[in-house]
Amino acid sequence: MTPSWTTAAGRTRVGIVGLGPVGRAVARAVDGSLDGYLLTALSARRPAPAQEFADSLPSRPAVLRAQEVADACDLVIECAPAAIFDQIAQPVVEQGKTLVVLSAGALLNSWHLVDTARTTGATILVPTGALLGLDAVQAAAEGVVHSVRMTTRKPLRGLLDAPYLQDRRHLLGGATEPVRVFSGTAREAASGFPANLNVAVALALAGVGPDRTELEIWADPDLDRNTHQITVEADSASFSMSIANVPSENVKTGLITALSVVVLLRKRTSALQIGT
Ligand SMILES: NC(=O)C1=CN([C@@H]2O[C@H](COP(=O)(O)OP(=O)(O)OC[C@H]3O[C@@H](n4cnc5c(N)ncnc54)[C@H](OP(=O)(O)O)[C@@H]3O)[C@@H](O)[C@H]2O)C=CC1
Ligand SMILES: O=C([O-])CC(=O)C(=O)O
Repeated sequence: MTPSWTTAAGRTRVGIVGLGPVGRAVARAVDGSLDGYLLTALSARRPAPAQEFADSLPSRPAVLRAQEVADACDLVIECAPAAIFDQIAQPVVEQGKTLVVLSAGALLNSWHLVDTARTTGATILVPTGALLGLDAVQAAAEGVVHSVRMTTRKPLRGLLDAPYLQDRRHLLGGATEPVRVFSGTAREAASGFPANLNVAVALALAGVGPDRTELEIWADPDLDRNTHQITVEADSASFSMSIANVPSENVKTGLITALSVVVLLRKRTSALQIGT
């Protein structure tokens, strides 16, 4: 079969690695309604379900291995576990292409890729994802920011697989009330909660960095949504904002995450662009 990426004709060829709720929702949106893009390649851990999904889409993207997607595409959206971030990201950045990063925590551990991007001309985009207000945080960071604090509250089941909690199960116990399970920086949270706290790293990158962004994580048995409350004190403004995310099929991931990526893609090709 002729690979579909040979027929791009001026459109940005999009590859998506990871076909969980984020990858699938973004794939459907790119496939159906985003002018200027051609869904070209998909990748998942299990090729058979990935192929079945690819065959259900009118653009019939190829199913490739994660590290092959960069060769076939101009823009690659990483929606996969943090553990395989480098496999996906490195070839994209080395080839001077565009990388959209959902595993923002993993980017912190592979920061050399940002330096590589400066030399290859690659672009690394971190969407607002499951969060809000990164435009205001970035604007404030043009001036002096005194503090950025985030409190995340999650249902117990959204935290149970976090490495930080593996030998701290006693914190959760048979909790019937909210329990604070972590207090520290966004950098510390990124390694302790690689699949749960990408939002804290996105906030840190928008504002005062991973070592000055302070974070508390609470496990709340009564919650059914991931909620994030952010407070910023800066010389230009003080503000606080919060979001309560409706979970996707993956309880750890809010539905709004994929929509944020769709907006990012749409904005790149729009004549009228709203927000910074
Ligand atoms: N920045 C943000 O605001 C947010 C970021 N996230 C992050 O976004 C990412 C996607 O979230 P979500 O859709 O819920 O993730 P899921 O965990 O539901 O899905 C992960 C996908 O990655 C695939 N995968 C695993 N290993 C490989 C591999 N070696 N090669 C290719 N694909 C692989 C899996 O394949 P298979 O289906 O075959 O198992 C699966 O399709 C996660 O890293 C999550 O932490 C999530 C929410 C918010
Ligand atoms: O940060 C993450 O990876 C996920 C998250 O908190 C959310 O979806 O609200």
